[in-house]
Amino acid sequence: MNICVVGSGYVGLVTATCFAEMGHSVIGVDVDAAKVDRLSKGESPLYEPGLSELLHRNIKAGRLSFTTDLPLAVSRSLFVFVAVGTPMGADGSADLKSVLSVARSVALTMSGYRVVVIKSTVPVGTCRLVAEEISGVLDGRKLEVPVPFDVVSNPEFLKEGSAVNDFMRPDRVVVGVSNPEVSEVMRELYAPFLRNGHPVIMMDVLSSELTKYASNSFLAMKISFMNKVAQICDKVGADVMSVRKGMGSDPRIGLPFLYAGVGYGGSCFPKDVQAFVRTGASIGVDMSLLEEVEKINEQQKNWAIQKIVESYPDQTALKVAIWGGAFKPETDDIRDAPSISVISELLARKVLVSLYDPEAMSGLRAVFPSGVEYCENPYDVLKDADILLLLTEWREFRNPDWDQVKSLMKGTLVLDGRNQYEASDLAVHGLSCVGVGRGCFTGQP
Ligand SMILES: NC(=O)c1ccc[n+]([C@@H]2O[C@H](COP(=O)([O-])OP(=O)(O)OC[C@H]3O[C@@H](n4cnc5c(N)ncnc54)[C@H](O)[C@@H]3O)[C@@H](O)[C@H]2O)c1
Ligand SMILES: O=c1ccn([C@@H]2O[C@H](COP(=O)(O)OP(=O)(O)O[C@H]3O[C@H](CO)[C@@H](O)[C@H](O)[C@H]3O)[C@@H](O)[C@H]2O)c(=O)[nH]1
Repeated sequence: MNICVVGSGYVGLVTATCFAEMGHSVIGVDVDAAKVDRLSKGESPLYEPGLSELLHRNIKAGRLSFTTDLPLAVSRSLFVFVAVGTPMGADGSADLKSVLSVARSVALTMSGYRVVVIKSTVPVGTCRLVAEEISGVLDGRKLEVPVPFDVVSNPEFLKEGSAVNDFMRPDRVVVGVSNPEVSEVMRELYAPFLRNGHPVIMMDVLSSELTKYASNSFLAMKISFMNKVAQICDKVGADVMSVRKGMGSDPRIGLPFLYAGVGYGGSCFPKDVQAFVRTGASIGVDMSLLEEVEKINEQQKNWAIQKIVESYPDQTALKVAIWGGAFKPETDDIRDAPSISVISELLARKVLVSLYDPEAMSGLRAVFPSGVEYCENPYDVLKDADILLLLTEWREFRNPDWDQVKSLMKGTLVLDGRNQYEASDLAVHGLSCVGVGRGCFTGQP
């Protein structure tokens, strides 16, 4: 089938590449000419495991190309996937400017039937707005023969860092559609990705749009819940990792997404929780549950600063070495990463900061062009550091040479913001490790 995907970011690029990999003829569209230029040469502008190889292979095979020319792409495609950004607007709601602008551009150029598939994360009711926008523009064109179209909701559930795998082997595909014929075509389109037996879940458009926000908000709620449990653990001397195992082994609860840490970040949870709160508020539904989820997350981002201040009330000439700045491992993405608030606060307190991340350093350099010493490997950051702070659990930080760590550092404190280490293991090397909610007893049992 002929497909164009508008927006070539984390979602659009993975979508375009994976559809091409399944043999479809795909055109990726973006307004960013420099990005399109790089993509056309087979260079991925973002780090996502496995993506570069697929990108290369499909461009070479002639199934995948990139352009800034939306009309050209639309003229050659039956499916128009929309995967542009829906960032947080000033009031916390999703900013739909890009989605609606793409809808208008598509309507201005389409000359035959098109299926417009909204893959961007959009609030409930957006597909209806998109359909109205397209109809309005088509009416304005005063065409002799009306051009029919369908608007489909197809939210994306991929995770950064495993995006290709998630797209190629999804645990479900959600499609919101009102036309039964389109429902069948969408089923066909996704069938090759679901040989694993996982379902295409067909539903009405509003429910599909809502499914995305409900899913992300629920996952964010699990994390904030666990971070709150971790705060209690710290006060009473319990270990949140044991509590996680104990409670998560109940299949009704489940083990995933119960890791306490320095708070959730990324381009999705923070903005989607807020947008869902706005949706509720706009229709008179009390969303204080999710407001609390967000509040706990903000508190949690302050965990490292609290621990630093507890150990070093006077931070004059203090040096903190940071491992990891991306919002999670296996990505170069730093959007809303907890590292940003931690580093900002450290710099405001005139603390010396050194940092190493395998993929996110150029993004962090753009945010903190000065004040942070960027190092090329995990050990260089440690020279004369008082504290080692782990913010992102990249695999290369799992089993460091602790004797080397100890010999390079001035101090002995390791703040483990992702609960990767056992305090008893580090104690053998003369280091004292403090994790999140790991029984750092400070109150009455
Ligand atoms: N990143 C994720 O893990 C993820 C997962 C699921 C869903 N989503 C949702 O998918 C959408 C895209 O997210 P992303 O992370 O890929 O964003 P992104 O910022 O990485 O990419 C968006 C791309 O769209 C391009 N763009 C903007 N306006 C355009 C226009 N008018 N025409 C053509 N291109 C345009 C931008 O230049 C950019 O390259 C968002 O709604 C997001 O919430 C993201
Ligand atoms: O137990 C956990 C799990 C995750 N996190 C943090 O939560 C954030 C988000 O992680 P993750 O969900 O793995 O990454 P995303 O790429 O943001 O993916 C989420 O957001 C996407 C965009 O909407 C959805 O498509 C995915 O299904 C959803 O998992 C990161 O900062 C993680 O460190 C925790 O603190 N504890």
